[in-house]
Amino acid sequence: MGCSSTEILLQGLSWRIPFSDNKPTTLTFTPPSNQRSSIQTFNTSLHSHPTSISPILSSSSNQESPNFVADQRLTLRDICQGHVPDHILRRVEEVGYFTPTEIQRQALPVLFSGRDCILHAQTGSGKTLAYLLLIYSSNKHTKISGTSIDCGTNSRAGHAIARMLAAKSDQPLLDNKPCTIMALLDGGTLKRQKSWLKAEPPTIIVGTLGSLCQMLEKHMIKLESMRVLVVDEVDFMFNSSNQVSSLRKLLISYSSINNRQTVFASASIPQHRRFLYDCIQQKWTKADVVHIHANPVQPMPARLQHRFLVCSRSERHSALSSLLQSDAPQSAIIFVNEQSEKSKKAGNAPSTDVVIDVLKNSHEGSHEILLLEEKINFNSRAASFSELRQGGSYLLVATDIAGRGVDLPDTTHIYNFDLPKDAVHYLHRAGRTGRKPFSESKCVVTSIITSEERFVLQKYENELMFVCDELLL
Ligand SMILES: Nc1ncnc2c1ncn2[C@@H]1O[C@H](COP(=O)(O)OP(=O)(O)OP(=O)(O)O)[C@@H](O)[C@H]1O
Repeated sequence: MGCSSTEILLQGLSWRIPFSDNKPTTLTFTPPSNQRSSIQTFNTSLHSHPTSISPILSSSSNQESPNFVADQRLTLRDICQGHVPDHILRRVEEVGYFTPTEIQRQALPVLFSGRDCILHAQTGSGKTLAYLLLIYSSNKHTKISGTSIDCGTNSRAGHAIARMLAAKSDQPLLDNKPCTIMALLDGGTLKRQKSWLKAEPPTIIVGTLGSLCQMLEKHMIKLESMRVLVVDEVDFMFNSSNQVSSLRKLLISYSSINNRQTVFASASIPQHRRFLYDCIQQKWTKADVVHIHANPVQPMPARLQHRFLVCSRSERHSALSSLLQSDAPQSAIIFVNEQSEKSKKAGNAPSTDVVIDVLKNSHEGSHEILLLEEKINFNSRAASFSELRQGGSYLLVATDIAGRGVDLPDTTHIYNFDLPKDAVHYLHRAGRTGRKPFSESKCVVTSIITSEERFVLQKYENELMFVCDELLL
């Protein structure tokens, strides 16, 4: 029953981390010269203050501390060699990942060192691949490949990339062990999962917090068997009142296990110093947890162009149609807000359905028009995503929950049919585009707003440090 060893997934700088247990902590990293002016310095003590580990300009020497050096010229293979099995590295290259992204360059040496980590970096910056490489790295050290469980509220991107890496390499393999990935869903078929767990413990379990807790309660997975626990989109989980107590309970129980590693990932961690402090105080992580904050001064990818169009509420559908006609996007995601309880009670159709109908009746392009549903079966969702990835152009209508974490790198345009409710939601919506890490091409985020909403959007601009230009049709 359960697995003998596990990892959990719930997501060119030179590092020097003088961070020894129970001592004041400074993390030093040397950014590329074009970023130096914006870097700040912090020295903090783990036990007396909320702790932040942040970049300082020059490297300091501290012989007692481990050094994590990630040279900017290193390839992913260079960084992972000796940690990640060769067949996974070959697969990584076959998929087309050669150069590490910023967060991967910074995080991988720290992750491979066994330290708990908070991966804090822009949407689409490659956090998923970073933690998956960690998970695959420990496979070789354990008899059973280890199990990783993604307790993120959204595990789609992690699941897709994990599956891609687990696929058989084209090259002949000597050291290729089969990697199996199990998707755990809320309300999934426990019986089937139980027999699977018994017959062949998976390498990685990707699941929601609810499903993981259920498996643990029923003793179908043992906490001790989880080598790595990754909590992706951690800020969303801590913001959800019905998830937070289960997550706390899980983290506290997990912290008592030896030989385990906890990783949190998110593009947005409001009050991250407070969060870091809580991680240590509440024992959600080990005391020497490392907060890796890539690009702290630019929470959104620079190549996004932000625009807004002002119209009355009744004109929004025609405004959207005109925008789609003039932009002629290759592929786009249109975000609408969740239907309110009041609107449901009044018997109104959800806005998603209304937008879909309008598009189907008025849009003249050759796009496939699809509704991204929240509760769709995990495997059908994975299948439809891989179809979308394989080409063709699409207009996807989504709510915040349904669209969270979606990784469709060909998305060139985002439309906020409704203004998101806060800056964090704006960030996560905008981050569904611009997801080709080394591409220079511009991607566009357009918000359709009423004149009264202009000041709200301005607030998001200030908070997220971007500029939005008015568009006149
Ligand atoms: N080193 C790399 N080289 C090329 N592409 C990469 C690399 N790492 C990741 N990618 C691609 O970049 C895209 C975004 O990666 P990923 O989903 O890991 O980002 P993320 O930081 O987890 O984003 P989010 O916060 O939005 O979930 C994916 O399509 C992934 O395949």
